[in-house]
Amino acid sequence: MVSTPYLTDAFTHPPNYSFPHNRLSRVLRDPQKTPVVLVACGSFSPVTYLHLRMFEMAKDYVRHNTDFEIVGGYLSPVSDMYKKPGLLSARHRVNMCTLASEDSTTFLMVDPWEAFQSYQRTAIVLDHFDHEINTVLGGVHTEDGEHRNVRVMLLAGSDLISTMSEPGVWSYSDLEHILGRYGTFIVERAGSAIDQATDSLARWRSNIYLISQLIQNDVSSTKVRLFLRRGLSVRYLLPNSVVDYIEQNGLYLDDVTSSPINSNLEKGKDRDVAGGSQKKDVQQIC
Ligand SMILES: Nc1ncnc2c1ncn2[C@@H]1O[C@H](COP(=O)(O)OP(=O)(O)OP(=O)(O)O)[C@@H](O)[C@H]1O
Ligand SMILES: O=C(O)c1ccc[n+]([C@@H]2O[C@H](COP(=O)([O-])O)[C@@H](O)[C@H]2O)c1
Repeated sequence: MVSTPYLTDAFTHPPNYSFPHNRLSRVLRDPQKTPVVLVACGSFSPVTYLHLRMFEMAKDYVRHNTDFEIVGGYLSPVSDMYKKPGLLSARHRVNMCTLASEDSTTFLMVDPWEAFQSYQRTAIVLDHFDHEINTVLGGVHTEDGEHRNVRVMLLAGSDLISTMSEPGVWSYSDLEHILGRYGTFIVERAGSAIDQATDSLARWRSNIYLISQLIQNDVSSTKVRLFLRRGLSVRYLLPNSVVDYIEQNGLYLDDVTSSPINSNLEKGKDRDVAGGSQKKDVQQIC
């Protein structure tokens, strides 16, 4: 693995923060395997079943194709400072992710570290997980008591990964850090070709794992927000507990728009939506 100039133990924590690890398995079942924690970064405005499915797809992929053993998974909602259109307050996004994770697989947790502070780049977010899991908690151990460091890896859709080839969105040193040091599982997303998404990332090929979607499902938070604004049902697109929370709090009834923190960050995303199948679908809904 490439050494890192980033890793620091001087992370800024939001007030009253403690790292959630209640569902982190501290014992490696198979000592031959490498323990891995999956981290999904994003807006989650709101979290959908597709976000949860990503972890299930990764779990199947890991079991059948790799020498990893998943010991935990995290949703890491981005800070309000990301200022992406449609981004609801961190409080609501974290609450919805928490409800969704409680409803789901036993290894999924929500880390509010990113959400309740200034915008943190993904490279720094992965360093934070590495620090909390390997330095503070001391990693995991085998049934024989042997210590093992946990490998932190980014779990993302191919649309997010394709922004890594867009000039000016990610810095080269951050890509080197994220893909060289940590690595990623990429879930195929309708409208964003998985091969194209990784073409220019070939130098990190050995750390990139591509997961095909065998059942196509292109639910997106954007479409869910549009449905809600139009008074259409979103039940069975997201967990019932999240639908109830949205209804009880009257969320997404207004068109929330805000100017982006960094036009390049948004450019990658906008281009992707405008260029992919999502735009057509969204126009049909309108
Ligand atoms: N349908 C999907 N298929 C594959 N990956 C997905 C899908 N929906 C979301 N993801 C992935 O989940 C992560 C977090 O996504 P994010 O919160 O931006 O959701 P989104 O549906 O893309 O949101 P929005 O519609 O607001 O842009 C990203 O890595 C994204 O690629
Ligand atoms: O670290 C970066 O340079 C960087 C550049 C572009 C996007 N990201 C992260 O990618 C995620 C994008 O989420 P979204 O909802 O815009 O798909 C979010 O967590 C951002 O912090 C991170």
